[in-house]
Amino acid sequence: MPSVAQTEISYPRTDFPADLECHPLLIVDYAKVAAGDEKEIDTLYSACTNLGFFYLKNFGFEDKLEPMFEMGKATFSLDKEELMPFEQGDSGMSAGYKFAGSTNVDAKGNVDTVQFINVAKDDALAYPEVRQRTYPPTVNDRMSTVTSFIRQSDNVLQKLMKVLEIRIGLPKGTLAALHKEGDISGSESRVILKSAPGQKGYVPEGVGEDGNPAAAIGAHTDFGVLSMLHGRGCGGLQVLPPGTSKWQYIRPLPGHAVCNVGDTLSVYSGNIFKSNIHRVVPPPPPQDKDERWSLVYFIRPGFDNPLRPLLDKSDIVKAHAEKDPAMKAMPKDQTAGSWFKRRIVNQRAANRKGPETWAASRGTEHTPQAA
Ligand SMILES: O=C(O)CCC(=O)C(=O)O
Ligand SMILES: [Fe+2]
Repeated sequence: MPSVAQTEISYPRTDFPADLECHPLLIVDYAKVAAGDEKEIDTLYSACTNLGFFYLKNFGFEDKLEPMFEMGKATFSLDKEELMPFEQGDSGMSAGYKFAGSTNVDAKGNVDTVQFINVAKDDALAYPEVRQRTYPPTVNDRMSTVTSFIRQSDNVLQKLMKVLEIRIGLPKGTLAALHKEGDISGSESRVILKSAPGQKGYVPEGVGEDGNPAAAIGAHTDFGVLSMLHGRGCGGLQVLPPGTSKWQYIRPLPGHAVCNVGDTLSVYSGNIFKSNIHRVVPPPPPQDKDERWSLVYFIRPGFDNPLRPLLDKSDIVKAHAEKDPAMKAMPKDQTAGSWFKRRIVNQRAANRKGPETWAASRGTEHTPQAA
């Protein structure tokens, strides 16, 4: 599959600096995984059990990305009064519009500098029936574009779940059963814009705890099972490799998505699969003058499913979870929904009481919080 879709970029931008040190990622060829190539599945397994991040190529819907960015552009062009009725709010919902500055990015109380438009999978697939919420007209007018992106992204990530579950001894279909179509879940598409300096919507970063500019999206682990991220060539995504203290850039590669393991896959697997911490910082020069777009699909379990290591389904998971202090400390009564809501509520700047609110928003990067 040629990687044309991402190289034919028509909006003005500069290139990510060729000489900037970046963290290398393994490259997984989706077409080979889908064809059952065990060597390729070994590469995927290795990526998910180490850094938890990898590039994915040949995923087969490269043509669905630009129409999603176009939907984002139309949405972010609306006036604030038109967008705010569709805002996420402060009670733990992710679906909807998120204005720049609505979430905290650190314990100090700095706020993010990006806008999101998130569309829940359950809403898109049921449209015009409303499962979680309604969306701006710019989304409704393009719901077939959104639905097609969600379906194809979901299929790809479901396939990766399928080949990964076998490797950890889970019976076939265990993870799919936690992601049933029609269940209300946190699965969603997201278009992200960090406006360029001087543009409408631009918000400058605050001063971080170390005196450097604060992050545009604060350090976090993702909430769900797997995330699939597409850029338009602009850098700024960084990972903190386990056991190190130096943030490292991920190089944008045309035609390649960046995928990563999230908290719920880490927990279900007894922490065999790693949900690694990452953040977005202002793009490195010369891209600091550009607008930065990204597009993500998150696959997340149905809200009502319990969230704990799947001990009774696999001896491999059981043996691993029993050796892992964070997994042993997992509260027994939490669900995928309670985990998700707790993290979102405590990230919202309006809910901040102090550094303890930031601490309460954390995922598997520290000993997990109670639900
Ligand atoms: O925009 C990016 O590069 C990353 C976004 C991200 O980490 C997220 O939305 O969870
Ligand atoms: Fe993320």
